[in-house]
Amino acid sequence: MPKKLEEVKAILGQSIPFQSLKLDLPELQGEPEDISKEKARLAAIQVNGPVLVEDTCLCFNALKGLPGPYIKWFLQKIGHEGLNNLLMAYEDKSAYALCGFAFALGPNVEPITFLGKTPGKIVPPRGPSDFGWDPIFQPDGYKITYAEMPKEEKNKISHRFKALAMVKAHFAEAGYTFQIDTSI
Ligand SMILES: O=c1nc[nH]c2c1ncn2[C@H]1C[C@H](O)[C@@H](COP(=O)(O)OP(=O)(O)OP(=O)(O)O)O1
Ligand SMILES: [Mg+2]
Repeated sequence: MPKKLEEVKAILGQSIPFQSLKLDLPELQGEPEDISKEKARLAAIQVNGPVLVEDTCLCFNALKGLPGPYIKWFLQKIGHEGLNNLLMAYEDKSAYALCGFAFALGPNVEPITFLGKTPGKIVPPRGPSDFGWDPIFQPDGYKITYAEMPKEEKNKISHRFKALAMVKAHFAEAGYTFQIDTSI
């Protein structure tokens, strides 16, 4: 997902050097935090080293958190209109965007998770549709959707921003030092 990586880069800046890898991992089911953890565990086995993985959920309160981690498939199959229709029977259109990062130091180390949550509501699509469900998510306190916001604005309040703030704080606190391998 290049759009996701773009945001991660914009938010992290130079604070944590990382390399993005394309791994083939199973689409797991369950609670968002458990999915992130398991994803990190499997990724760490594949790369045999430290990994930071990310998973994004869009959770509808009327549907007890669904589509949640399955949003990718829902979006693909039924689109923005279908997602709005899912809530037709409910007065409650509230939702939250949830971003889970999980960091595993290596294959046999328990991953730690960082969850960022931004509350909002589901609305008929407005704004550019170049990134997922951005056009139908209107964060609380705003009259515009994620898609209608300038990128810098979204990156100041987003689920991803909040999760990455925790990731950064963790790395700063743990006093990790990085060596940037310029040979790659
Ligand atoms: O800030 C966002 N604003 C709008 N849409 C977003 C955002 N972040 C992810 N998305 C979309 C991409 C995908 O349709 C779904 C869940 O993402 P997600 O399960 O992490 O899918 P993915 O294909 O990026 O990665 P992966 O295959 O590693 O699970 O929500
Ligand atoms: Mg996923």
